[in-house]
Amino acid sequence: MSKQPSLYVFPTKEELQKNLAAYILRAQTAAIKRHQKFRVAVSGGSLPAMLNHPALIHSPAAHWNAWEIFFADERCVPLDHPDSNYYLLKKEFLSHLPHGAKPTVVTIDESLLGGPVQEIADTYEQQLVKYFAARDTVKLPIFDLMLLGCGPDGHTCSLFPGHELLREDVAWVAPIEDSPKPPPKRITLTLPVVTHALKIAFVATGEGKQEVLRKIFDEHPELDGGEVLPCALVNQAAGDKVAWFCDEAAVKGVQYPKKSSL
Ligand SMILES: O=C(O)[C@H](O)[C@@H](O)[C@H](O)[C@H](O)COP(=O)(O)O
Repeated sequence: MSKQPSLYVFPTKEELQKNLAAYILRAQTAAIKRHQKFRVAVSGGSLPAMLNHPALIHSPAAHWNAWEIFFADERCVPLDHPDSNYYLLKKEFLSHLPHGAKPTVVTIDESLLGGPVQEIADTYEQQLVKYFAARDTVKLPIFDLMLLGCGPDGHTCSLFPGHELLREDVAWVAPIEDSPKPPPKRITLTLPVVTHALKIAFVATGEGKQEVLRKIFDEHPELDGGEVLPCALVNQAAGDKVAWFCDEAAVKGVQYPKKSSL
């Protein structure tokens, strides 16, 4: 059992946010101790708003200047466009940080928008190489933490069920031009990069996630030839490095053992 992901369930959004903050700060402190940096990848969707809580933003334990923030996926739109994950993170989280907090934030290169999405992905990958290590010295970058969402279809980052990108095992960052969730043009970290992280946290709330969480935790489509969901692939590959932060509505009907505290 110890190799299984943890499924945390909290009665209120407030409790979820406080526990998520504690989990992030724990990962941060361990990372800074290890290499004086905290390298974290963040998704879009409802996740950035979940980070906006005083338990994180005003924590004396937060060392913002050691944070290096990357995007788990990003939409190919200008950085001030409402569809941009950077714009969302800035609006919901970065703009609320205390005065003087200066995390490093690694965005896509806006000057490449309008050109091939492959080039935007390759250039973002070069940024990772700059921060993590040269590609010929490491097979994969090791993020300290991934902060991810889960779509109602089981997608995470811009890795969608049944999509050929799920088989990508060379690139660190890949382009996608036919995302079923708009906008269609995006870049995404690939599955091996996601599962290689030291810690992976999913945040999934609301009854719209009930059905997909039942599939991820209680069904095993890989065993009966059914469609394997990207979030389930992360659970499977990363095991106890994975923690899910959910509310009661999202896990209604899920049989998998739940935990109520970190
Ligand atoms: O840019 C994106 O579209 C996201 O990174 C995507 O992977 C998101 O995290 C999920 O769709 C969950 O979104 P919600 O949390 O809003 O349901």
